[in-house]
Amino acid sequence: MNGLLEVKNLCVGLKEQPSRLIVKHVDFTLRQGKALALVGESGSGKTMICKALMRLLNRKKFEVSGSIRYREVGLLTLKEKEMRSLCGSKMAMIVQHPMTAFNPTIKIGAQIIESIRAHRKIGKKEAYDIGIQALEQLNLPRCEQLMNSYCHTLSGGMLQRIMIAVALIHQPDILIADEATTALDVKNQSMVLEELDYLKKRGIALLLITHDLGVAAKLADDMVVMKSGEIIERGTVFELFASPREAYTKELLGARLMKGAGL
Ligand SMILES: Nc1ncnc2c1ncn2[C@@H]1O[C@H](COP(=O)(O)OP(=O)(O)OP(=O)(O)O)[C@@H](O)[C@H]1O
Ligand code: NI
Repeated sequence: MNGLLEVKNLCVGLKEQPSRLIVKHVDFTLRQGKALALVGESGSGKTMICKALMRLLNRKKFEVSGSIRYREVGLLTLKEKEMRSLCGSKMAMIVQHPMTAFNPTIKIGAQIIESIRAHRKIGKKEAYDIGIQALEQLNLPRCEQLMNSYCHTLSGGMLQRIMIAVALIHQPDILIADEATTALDVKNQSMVLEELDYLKKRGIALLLITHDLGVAAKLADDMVVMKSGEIIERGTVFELFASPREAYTKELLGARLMKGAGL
């Protein structure tokens, strides 16, 4: 089966230092209804990969090469306008610090309306109603009040769930979650995990970046282990938890986590 998103030989380097690659010849495929976990120590290049996929790296500073194909469309050569319309609609990303995704000086509702209208030619009232609906779908409380709030008055968990609601408005078929549960307390973490699991069941392809191997074990089907910008091991989550080959993977997994994941 062909994947929704196929990444081949992806490299990211600094223009100033072409000899040192940050992401080195990375290959993976995202498939419908499946989650791929990207794990590895801090600085191993996970966020760089996400940013390269969403074209968030400054092209003056970074050199991105290889191929990223979404439904047979090459994204690295896609025009800026087409890429903008794809990102935020069919390909969405949620990040660790939702606070950074919102503008502190504008009410949440106005930002949601703006993001909806960036992809659909509709009036403000209609966009507002879609926004409310999106928040309600995630079972968020008092949605009208939320629309009327500024982000600094809301908790991290609430903002994270609002960000997911916004990411889902255009019914993406790929969702990239970069440490999306790391900053949350246990209750919000489990709510977000349930939401991600539900999306997977509805057919979304999930790229899950996480330090938490318990999260990977719960949600992911396949796992890729990164070290210093390279993929050093890959397999199904079951294979990697049951019989990791590389010492580094074994170290990441650790005896305690293996037990905690129930595998
Ligand atoms: N703005 C930048 N300029 C130059 N190099 C950078 C920049 N941002 C990141 N890097 C380099 O890219 C490497 C990979 O960073 P990246 O943020 O992708 O790591 P990560 O795996 O996401 O780590 P973490 O788990 O801490 O989020 C870093 O080690 C750093 O050397
Ligand atoms: Ni990161």
